[in-house]
Amino acid sequence: ATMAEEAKKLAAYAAVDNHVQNNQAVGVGSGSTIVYAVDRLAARVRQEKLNIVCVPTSFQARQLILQHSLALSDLDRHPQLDVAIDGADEVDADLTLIKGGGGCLTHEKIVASCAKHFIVIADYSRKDSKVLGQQWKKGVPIEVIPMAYVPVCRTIVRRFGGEAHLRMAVSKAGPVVTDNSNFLLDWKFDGAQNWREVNAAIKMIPGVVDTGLFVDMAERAYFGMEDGSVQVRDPAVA
Ligand SMILES: O=C[C@H](O)[C@H](O)[C@H](O)COP(=O)(O)O
Repeated sequence: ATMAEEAKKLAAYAAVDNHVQNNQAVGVGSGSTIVYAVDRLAARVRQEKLNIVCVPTSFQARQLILQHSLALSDLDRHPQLDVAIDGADEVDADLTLIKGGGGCLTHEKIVASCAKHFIVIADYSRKDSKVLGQQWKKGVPIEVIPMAYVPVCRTIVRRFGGEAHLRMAVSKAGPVVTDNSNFLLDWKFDGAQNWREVNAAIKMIPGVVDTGLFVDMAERAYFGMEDGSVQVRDPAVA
């Protein structure tokens, strides 16, 4: 495996080992890093005969849970989760996150909001930043109702600057369609922002479903490092 893949695995294993216990309901995030967390969950369930249920944050997460024969649940049956573990596209010094690079931000945010503890896993490369946008250059993903994408784009750029573009699919003609049958905008912002305010303001624009900004949600981040260690970040105490 490449260094970055090894680092994803280190972070994922540390999070599962430190935060998952018997008799828990666990939120399972999306992306390439979470794959290692589900591997570890499945191994621990087998070895330690853990009794846990998993609530997915995406179609991909649901597939991972089923492929590993873990107990699949949902927020109807488990509206309170003990812990949710998820990846991120970028993490700043306050543990504000950009998520949704893989298109799954809305379900991820709902699941994270239902968890007592929300734990982020990432590798050292391009994700561990002082401020958002330092390394992640694709902008903030925003899920929108399809018929509103043009007015939402214009409103965001008028009020907050930068550029916003409809995310286009790669192996299909036309736009990316989310798990909720919506579209995605990627807002490339200029410079520093007050993320709490910007997130709230964008959410209030009619047609916006949710944003990939996760403010005051993550309790801890694990970064797998190049040297094989795992770095832990907790939010600075205000
Ligand atoms: O939409 C995707 C999710 O927010 C992912 O958690 C995020 O993109 C990180 O994914 P990865 O672990 O593949 O970098």
